Amino acid sequence: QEFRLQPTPQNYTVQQDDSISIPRQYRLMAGNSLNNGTALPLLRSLMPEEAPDAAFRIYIGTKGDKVVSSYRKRIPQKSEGYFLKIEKDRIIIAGADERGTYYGVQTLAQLLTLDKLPLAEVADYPDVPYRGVVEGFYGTPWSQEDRIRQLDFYGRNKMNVYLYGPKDDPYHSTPHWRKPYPAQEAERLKQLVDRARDNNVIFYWAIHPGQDIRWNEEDRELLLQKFESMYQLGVRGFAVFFDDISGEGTKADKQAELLNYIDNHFVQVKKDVAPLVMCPTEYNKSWTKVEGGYLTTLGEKLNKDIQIMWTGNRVIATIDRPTLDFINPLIKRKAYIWWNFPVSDYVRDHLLMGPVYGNGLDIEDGMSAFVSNPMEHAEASKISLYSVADYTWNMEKFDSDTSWRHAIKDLMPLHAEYLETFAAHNSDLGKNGHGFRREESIRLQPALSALLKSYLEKGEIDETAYNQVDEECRKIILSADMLLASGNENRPLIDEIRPWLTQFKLVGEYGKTVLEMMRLPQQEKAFLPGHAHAQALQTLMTDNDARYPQGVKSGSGQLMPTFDALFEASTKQYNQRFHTALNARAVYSPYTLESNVQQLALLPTQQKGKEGSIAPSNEVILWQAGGSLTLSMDRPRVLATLRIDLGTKEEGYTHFRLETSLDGKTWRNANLQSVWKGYTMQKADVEGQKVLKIRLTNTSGSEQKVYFKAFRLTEQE
Ligand SMILES: CCCC(=O)N[C@H]1/C(=N/OC(=O)Nc2ccccc2)O[C@H](CO)[C@@H](O)[C@@H]1O
Repeated sequence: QEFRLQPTPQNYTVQQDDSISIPRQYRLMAGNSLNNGTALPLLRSLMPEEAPDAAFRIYIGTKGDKVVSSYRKRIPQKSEGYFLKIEKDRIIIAGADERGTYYGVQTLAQLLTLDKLPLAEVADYPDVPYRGVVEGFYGTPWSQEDRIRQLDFYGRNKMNVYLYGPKDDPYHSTPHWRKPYPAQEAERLKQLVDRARDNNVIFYWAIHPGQDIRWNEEDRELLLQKFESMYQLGVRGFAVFFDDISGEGTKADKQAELLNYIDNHFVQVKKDVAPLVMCPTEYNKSWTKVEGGYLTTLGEKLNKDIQIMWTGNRVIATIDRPTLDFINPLIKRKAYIWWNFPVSDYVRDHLLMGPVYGNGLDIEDGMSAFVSNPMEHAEASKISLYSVADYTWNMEKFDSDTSWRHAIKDLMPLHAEYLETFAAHNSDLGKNGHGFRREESIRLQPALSALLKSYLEKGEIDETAYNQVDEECRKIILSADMLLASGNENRPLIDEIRPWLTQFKLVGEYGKTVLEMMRLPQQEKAFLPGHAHAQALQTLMTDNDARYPQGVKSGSGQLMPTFDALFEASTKQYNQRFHTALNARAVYSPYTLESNVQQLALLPTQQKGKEGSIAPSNEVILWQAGGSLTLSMDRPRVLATLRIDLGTKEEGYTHFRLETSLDGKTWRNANLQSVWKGYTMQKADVEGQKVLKIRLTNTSGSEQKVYFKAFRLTEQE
């Protein structure tokens, strides 16, 4: 593809007929406002040879510096704005502020990758004030190396926020949020804070005290001391998260009192600290009751410059004008958007490599920030993060597909076509408790449905579609091999996605095998080897990588459903023709789930060997009175164990009844008892019972709020 600046600048003109060769030497005229900033070190790293007598000059400064005074009127009157001009004998970089000047140098860095420097003029600035990433997912936190590479990526892509809030860091949350980090962790955080500064990224450190905070003087002072210890490490951005908690910590007026105290006695006192950010307990519309007053209390009581996070109409949702028209009036400020994409901690068997789309392009004036909560796979998340940077910098010029293709090229320039093939077929989430889905295999969809339709309805092969799908299978196999063998181009990325690349190759081979089967259902001998091979590939695709107990899925949105349907159709044709009973079921799961509890109905079931489970959900389940969940077997099976965890202690389970049945008509109670004292996991006494169905019902007569953390059974050998 052609060259483009990333993110898309607000104004960019180039003299078509002319350009200059990149000067080897130049004379630097720098405003002294840049002395302890990072714009100059970056410039010097790009253009190494400074010479006081060189003819070519570079003028660089911030508004107010004499050295750029004659360009003052060209600098956009916007925070982080900059003016960049390349002329025959000089380059001018003039920023509205220090970060703007730095961004001007980042844009120059991109132009310097061209063979010749265009005579360009750029007048640029960001649409959304705060843009970046919140490391706020469940699962394995990013490594130190991941984070260093992320911060450099944010600098290049003009993102100015990194929020540190990994759920699994015990010093961020309960139990050790009151304690300073041990020396070694403190040192590593300091390294990150310094790297963030090099990249002009505000490093926000978040605290998650809500689960056990007491609304008293002591805890308040302990929290401030912890912030002070982080300030000593160089942290200049602070956040308080009250998400995913229950009890005392959820009170709006108490939260507001604490946050205002922090604002008045810490943030405003320090003067060099970014506005305080808070994550409310009610952080999406589906969980909030306006009349309950939680959000309006925050809106009224919180100091005006304290930012309030919001995920949209649901935990996982795209952001549009109605979303903002709902929340902004309630909180009396522009929402600080926490976008839960491409986070995949609730669909860990999937990678989300597709384009960023679905957010409004006309809402830049309605939000104070837009930060993405990514996958635990840092490099793989960069496809989305590149586009989030593009979207938040220049919203109306954002083009989802162009941005996606360039994001891929940015990650692996030498293998872009292969990574694009992989990413195109690994974008949907599959069924999940949040009901959030993404498009997948978009370009191949017409051929897949045409092939399937003509085969299922007329038993015929649509040759055009057949050849397109066959060609794509070839590309899939090739792409998987080329990426697995890509060596050092982007080893961290390949290390992250290797299990999915292996699976992706199997999907391609499965597709080819099924396509061959389609031509042979009338041939009694020739059909058999293909059928056997297809079954072998199905087995290989389910018994995957031990490191991913939840399994690894690839092409689950379009490719696999189509190939499975074609496998079943051709085998059924064969069985009818030759009166045989070859297995005609592609996806084999002995368990199916039915439920009238809306948030449970969509949860997928899984089977590995003798273990069966319903996928856990990260969100709180509103379980209506009388609501039930039923797990049905394909045939009666003898149970060994059954474990359930609703995230509640003993008394919580008294609201539920667990039953088993052998015929679906007569049911018998199964008692629950806690597995470990004081923990929420329970076990049922079903040892040796032959069952066809298992049912869990809310018999308390009122709605119960529970977590759905585990529902696992094992069968007897
Ligand atoms: C302001 C957003 C806070 C947020 O999204 N919190 C978590 C989050 N919360 O969603 C829930 O449904 N959380 C939850 C609610 C009640 C009980 C347990 C979990 O979902 C994301 C995707 O799974 C996680 O990565 C987040 O850490």
